[in-house]
Amino acid sequence: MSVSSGASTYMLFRIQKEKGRTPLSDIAAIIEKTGGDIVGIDVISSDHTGTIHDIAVNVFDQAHSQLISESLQKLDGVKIIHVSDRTFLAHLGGKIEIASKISVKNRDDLSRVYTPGVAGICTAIAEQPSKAYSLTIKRNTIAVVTDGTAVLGLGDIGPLAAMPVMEGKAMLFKQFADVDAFPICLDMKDPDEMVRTIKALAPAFGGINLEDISAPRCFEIEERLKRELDIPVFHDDQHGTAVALLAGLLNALKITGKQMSEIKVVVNGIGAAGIACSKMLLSAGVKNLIGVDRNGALHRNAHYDNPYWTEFAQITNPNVETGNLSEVIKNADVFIGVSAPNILKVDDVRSMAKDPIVFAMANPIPEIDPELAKPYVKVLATGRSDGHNQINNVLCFPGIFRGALDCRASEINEAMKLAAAQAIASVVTDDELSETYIIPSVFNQEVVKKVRDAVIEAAYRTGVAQKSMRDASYG
Ligand SMILES: NC(=O)C1=CN([C@@H]2O[C@H](COP(=O)(O)OP(=O)(O)OC[C@H]3O[C@@H](n4cnc5c(N)ncnc54)[C@H](O)[C@@H]3O)[C@@H](O)[C@H]2O)C=CC1
Ligand SMILES: CC(=O)C(=O)O
Ligand SMILES: [Mg+2]
Repeated sequence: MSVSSGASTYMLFRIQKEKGRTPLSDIAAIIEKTGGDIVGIDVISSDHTGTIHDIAVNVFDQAHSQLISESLQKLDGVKIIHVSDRTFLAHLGGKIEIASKISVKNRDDLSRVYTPGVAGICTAIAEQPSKAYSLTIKRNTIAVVTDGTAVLGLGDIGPLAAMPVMEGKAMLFKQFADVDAFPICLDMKDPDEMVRTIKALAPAFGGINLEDISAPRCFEIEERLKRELDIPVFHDDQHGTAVALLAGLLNALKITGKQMSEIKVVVNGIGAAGIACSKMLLSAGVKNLIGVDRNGALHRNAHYDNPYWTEFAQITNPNVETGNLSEVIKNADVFIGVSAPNILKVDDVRSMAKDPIVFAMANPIPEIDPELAKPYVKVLATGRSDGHNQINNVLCFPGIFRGALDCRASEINEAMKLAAAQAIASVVTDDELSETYIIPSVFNQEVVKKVRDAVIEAAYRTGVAQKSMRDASYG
């Protein structure tokens, strides 16, 4: 399973063809001869020396694409400039844009949306800051903020390389929940500087979605921002993941007939997602939960420099089990992976209790190849979009922020997260529930609706909603 696998068999070959050498018909014939299906040929540019063409070809897989490239390279006067797949093409020029709600056609329009008209609006907000919610984009706009230090499972690849993920999150906010979100990739790592910077950016936004910030820095950054800002701050990799995970587990346990309080759960990867998922499971009633990281199981008799691990070890692993993943996974009912690719072995799965549940959620490559795990598990889920049972925070963040914005919640609290998890789980009815359908698709329109309503209800119940119920179109 490769990082780019599973997206498409459509490839675009950009080639430079020198004038008077191999004719285009021969180039097409070579592609067809390898089994490539040409679906389009475009001329990109042409001059007295030759022509640049884009040739769109349906291929079987990467190896087939490579074969076509090698065949083309052998042709006289033909040079391959680059080969792109559909995933790369979808990213050309980025994935989102800003659009105006009003068109400015004449001076009259201009003087209303810009100076001098806009000055009166600015003054109104200066006199009464809450008017920013009705007169600017603040009420519907979220900052998706990263420093690029824990991007998916790719690690610290930096803020620039993190952009495609943040644009993707922004896109999903808009598509699924009509929330306007903007990617902000900060070139800094110091938590103090990050807190200061995010606070300085906050006036333009109705909420802050922290993304892919490495642990343990992410905990301090989120805690401080929550304390110091009056808008919701939500670290997606912690809480969005935990919400989606709990939703999946609530339904998976219905299939295996086991109770939260009785199961043994092993969480592999005690970083941002792992700590939040564990805490959510503990508050949902799990008693025997063991966290495992690179050096094996975390337990209360060990010393950790990381204070979050010290706290974690105190509240988990009641039987003080020690050893590596293969040792502590024996007789576990549930494996939760939020760590690294391919670290769970088939023998580990086989050593689990009857009807094991395996949620291998590392992205883009899960802890175990689903094909290897399938014969030995009762319920299997991954974080990926190309298989069944996708447990991914995209099930949570659009709806939870939709709800928080609609009732103008000052924070996203535990009750709102629990309500979101139950709402996601409830989308799958008992009649529909099966091993391969424990969690609704992100495309199921019920998800955002149910999460929004449940989150708003919990926000009013816990006193963090700042809008009247009527204005929030709720209740
Ligand atoms: N499906 C989903 O919705 C989500 C999946 N994830 C995935 O979970 C993984 C972790 O993400 P974060 O918690 O944000 O990163 P993080 O960097 O905060 O934590 C990762 C943890 O995994 C540990 N780890 C790495 N290799 C390990 C190994 N071989 N064995 C045991 N532990 C190991 C690290 O030491 C670290 O403590 C990533 O692959 C990410 O893509 C994260 C958030 C959401
Ligand atoms: C899904 C997500 O947020 C992650 O893998 O980091
Ligand atoms: Mg993430």
